[in-house]
Amino acid sequence: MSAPHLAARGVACGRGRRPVLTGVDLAVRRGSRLALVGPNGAGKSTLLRVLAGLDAPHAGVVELDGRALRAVPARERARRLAVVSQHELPPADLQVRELVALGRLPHRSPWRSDDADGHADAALERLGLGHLAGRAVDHLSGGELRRVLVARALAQEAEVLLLDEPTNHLDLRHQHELLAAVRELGVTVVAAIHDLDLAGRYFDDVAVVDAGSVSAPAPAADVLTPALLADVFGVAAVRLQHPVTGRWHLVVDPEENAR
Ligand SMILES: Nc1ncnc2c1ncn2[C@@H]1O[C@H](COP(=O)(O)OP(=O)(O)OP(=O)(O)O)[C@@H](O)[C@H]1O
Repeated sequence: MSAPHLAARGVACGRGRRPVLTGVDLAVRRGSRLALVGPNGAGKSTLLRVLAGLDAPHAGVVELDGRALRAVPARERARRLAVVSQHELPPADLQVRELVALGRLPHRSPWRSDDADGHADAALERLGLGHLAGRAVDHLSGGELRRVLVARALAQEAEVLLLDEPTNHLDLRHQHELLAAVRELGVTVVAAIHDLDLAGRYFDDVAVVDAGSVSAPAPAADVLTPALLADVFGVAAVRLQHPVTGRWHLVVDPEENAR
C-alpha cells in the first residue's frame, strides 16, 4: 500500500516549549480533504503549523509521501505545501496581483521562465477576484484578504493545502464558493474549520482536536453527531434531515441544555 500523502506519527507539539497536543497520529490520503474541528484554543493552528513544517514537533515525525518532512529541502517544501494561516498581514504596499504572484516564488528558476502574473490572474479569476488584481492589499476587506491569500495558495499549485479557518470573515456565498473551488482542485487539503456544516459538506473526513489530543479521522457523517457537540462543545443539538436534499444537518439549540 502506498504511504499516505501527509502523515503525523506520534506527534507531540505546542507553542514554544508549552505542550498543546500529544500522541497525534494522522494519515491523510492523497487527494482527500480532512477538516480539523474543535473548541477555541484546542490546538488546531498549532497542529497545522507542525504539518506545514513551520514549527518542529516536540516528539514524533511529520511525513510527506513517506519521507520525514524535516528532510525535505525548504524550497521543495515551499513548492509542495501551501499554507494559509489565520493571522497573516501582508505588506500593505503590495498590489493584490503582486501578493498572489508571490505564490510562484518557489517555482522560480534561472533556467525556466514562469509567468507569475499569468498564474496570479488565473488564480484570482478562479475565486472570482479578478476585479481586485490592481487593488492595494491594505484596501481589501477582511473577507477579500482571506480569499486573496487562498488565491496565492492556488497560484502556488501546491499538492497539499493547509488552511487555517479559510472561511473566516467570508459571507455565506463566498464560504461555499471558496470551499467548492478548493474541492475542485482535487489536491490534498487539511483545514481547521469551525462551521461543522461546511466541514460535513466539503470534507471527506473530520478529526476532532480536543483536550490535548486528536481523534482518528473518520467520515464526517460518523463524527458530526449530537453526542460530539455535547461532549466537545457543551451544546445540545439535533440532527435534522433536509426535506428536499435528504442531507443531514446539525441544528444547535443551546437552550435545550436548560430544559
Ligand atoms: N503565539 C502563541 N504563543 C503562545 N501560546 C499560544 C500562541 N498561539 C496560541 N497559543 C496557545 O496555544 C494553544 C493552542 O492554540 P491554537 O491557536 O493552536 O488553537 P486553535 O484550536 O487553533 O484555536 P482557535 O479555534 O481559537 O483558532 C492555546 O492554549 C493558545 O492559547
